Amino acid sequence: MSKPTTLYDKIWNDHLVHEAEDGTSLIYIDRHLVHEVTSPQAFEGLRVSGRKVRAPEKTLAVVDHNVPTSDRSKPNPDPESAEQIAVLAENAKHFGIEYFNEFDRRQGIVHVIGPEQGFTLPGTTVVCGDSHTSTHGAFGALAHGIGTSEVEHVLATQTLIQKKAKNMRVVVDGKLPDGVTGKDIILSIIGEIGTAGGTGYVLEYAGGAIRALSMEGRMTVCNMSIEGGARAGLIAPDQTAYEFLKGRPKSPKGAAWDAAVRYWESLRSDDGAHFDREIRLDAAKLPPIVTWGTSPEDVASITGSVPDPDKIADEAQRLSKQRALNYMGLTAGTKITDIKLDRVFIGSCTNGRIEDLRAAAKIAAGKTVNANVYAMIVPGSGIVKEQAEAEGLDKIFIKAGFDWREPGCSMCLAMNPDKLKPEERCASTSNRNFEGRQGFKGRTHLVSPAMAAAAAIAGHFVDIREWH
Ligand SMILES: CC(C)[C@H](C(=O)O)[C@@H](O)C(=O)O
Ligand code: SF4
Repeated sequence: MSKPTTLYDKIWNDHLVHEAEDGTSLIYIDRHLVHEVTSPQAFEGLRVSGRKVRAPEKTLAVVDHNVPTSDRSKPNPDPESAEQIAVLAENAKHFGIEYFNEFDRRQGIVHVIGPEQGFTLPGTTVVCGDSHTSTHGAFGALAHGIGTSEVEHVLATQTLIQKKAKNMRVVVDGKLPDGVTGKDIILSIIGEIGTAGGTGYVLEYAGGAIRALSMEGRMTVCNMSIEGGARAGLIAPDQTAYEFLKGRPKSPKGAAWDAAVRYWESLRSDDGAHFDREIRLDAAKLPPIVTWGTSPEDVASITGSVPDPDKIADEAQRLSKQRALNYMGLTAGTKITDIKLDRVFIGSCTNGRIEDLRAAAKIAAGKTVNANVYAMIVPGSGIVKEQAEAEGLDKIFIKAGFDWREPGCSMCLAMNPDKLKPEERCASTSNRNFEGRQGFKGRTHLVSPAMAAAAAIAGHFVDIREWH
């Protein structure tokens, strides 16, 4: 019998084109997603060297970061954004790449539309000039975020230069309590291993609590692998993944589907496969999580308080956490439930999918957004928006006083007009809480969609396990 291998090893081996003696390898890329922020120089490079896109049919472009989330029939208020959007449209046309523009009903955040279209498939290698490409690993795809020069390399050759990463398994067993979600799982993991804990590793999430997650929940977990420093995150595909993908526009059909499923069934880590590191978590013990600082590792339980950085022994660490507290305008010892909000953002490639909107709507139904809060809901894609509207979720939100917007990255990173003002405090379902991430001097607390919706209504954080 051959040596037991991990899921990562299998996908890697199936795509390896060449390996040099020092381990530098060339891997074949099956799927390339392109957005407007990291592609202009890559296309320019192709033009300068007179190259074509090697496999346009394996490339899909969409505009997401710069689009306004207000009425798009009006001119874009930001000329720089408008220019970046126009450049992508022109490049897609020139190089013969399929492109979802800002008026296309399929437009949305790149990591939402890939799976939604069945472009992302188990066992494939997926790249995008975007760090949260790890999202696609939820389907058992090896998905790497790449830089602009690599985008050019993939466009030209359909291959990527990589060194093999180490394997880490994250086992999450037990049953998640009601009100605790995939977002709380991944924030807890990052709280545990730190933002550098995954450096040099591809993480495979396993265990009963991961298996029990929907594809949306799994994507949330894999999405934030990168916040834990990892190169990618993976979950072995199973019936849940196949059901999500079946019948999607770009999924295989008929006999090709059956053959694909037979191959996908082989995509799991063998018993006895070697992992360089393994960590374990009991889902039953997890509370809803709220971040208090300026790093995703700064996690607190909803029942907890803002920690006291003065108690940290390591000086660099102490200074950095003191600075975070200062930036966030918080005092050590403040109960998390006493933190008041000015803004709420529900959306992003972490938590802007239909299940996320359903969870938020369930909390918002029949309630009213607090008078001190401006809360916005930004669906992850046009298809998510349509689905939500078909289910009447938009009406629930609008009636409660939420602002119902057009799809895009929006205030996840504030590259469009959706921004926090200095010192505004926001409960956000996104994945990054760095200084200035949602606007200059803006203060971000990362939470799950239900926690964000409840905070919008109460005006402060609340424990949704006690929501009624
Ligand atoms: C703009 C893009 C390069 C960036 C990324 O790579 O992640 C963005 O999506 C983000 O979330 O910060
Ligand atoms: S939603 Fe946020 S994290 Fe995701 S791709 Fe857009 S900017 Fe990056």
